[in-house]
Amino acid sequence: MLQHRANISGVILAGGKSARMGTDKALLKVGPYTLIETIAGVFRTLVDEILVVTGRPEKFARYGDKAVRDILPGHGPLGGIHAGLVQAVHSRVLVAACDMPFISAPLARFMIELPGDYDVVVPRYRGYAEPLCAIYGKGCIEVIEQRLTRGQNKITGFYEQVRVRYVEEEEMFQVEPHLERVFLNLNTPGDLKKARSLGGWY
Ligand SMILES: Nc1nc2c(ncn2[C@@H]2O[C@H](COP(=O)(O)OP(=O)(O)OP(=O)(O)O)[C@@H](O)[C@H]2O)c(=O)[nH]1
Repeated sequence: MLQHRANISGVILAGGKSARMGTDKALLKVGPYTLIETIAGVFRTLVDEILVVTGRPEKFARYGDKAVRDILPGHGPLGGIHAGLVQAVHSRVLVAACDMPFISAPLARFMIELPGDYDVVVPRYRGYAEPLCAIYGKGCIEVIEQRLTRGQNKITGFYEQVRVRYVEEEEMFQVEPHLERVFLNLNTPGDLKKARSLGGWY
């Protein structure tokens, strides 16, 4: 069945060091697929184009339509979001970290289809923004660039300068009952063990 895909690009961030995990997180398996395969599989149903933003494009090219490098390297995930936004075909990008095994297609679709004109659409769960599972518009590029060049790498740091739509828990629960694991990201071997014990992935 052909699924509706919006005019939006997908950006998978895979340029981290995985130092705490001790091995490349994107290629770890939780369930039958590696993390990057899982995220790319979900993105395929939602977006027109998938960019993997990584320091090693040759290793990751096959997981997306394109693998691209950070334009301003050494700034962490915000540098990856910036590179994805600049190099995406579409004016909006759906961003996910490569270490989120339970990313939710229904929630992402809900965010994509929200009416209104925003620069950022970001879930807020248990009082905190989830900036690595969010939508960013090209209108953010300039302000991100300014911050990165000043060494201000905190992702949510630029939110007060743009139009942000927070997606609240009560809205999210309507489309995704398993919020407690949707935003789980894996940093350590202990996190990996926990995720594997949860099971129930797609
Ligand atoms: N493109 C890009 N992605 C990054 C960069 N740093 C982190 N990421 C990605 O952002 C997400 C969150 O990264 P973290 O877990 O905070 O950092 P990490 O470097 O992967 O892991 P640690 O080395 O253990 O801190 C992951 O998907 C990373 O691959 C970067 O400099 N560039």
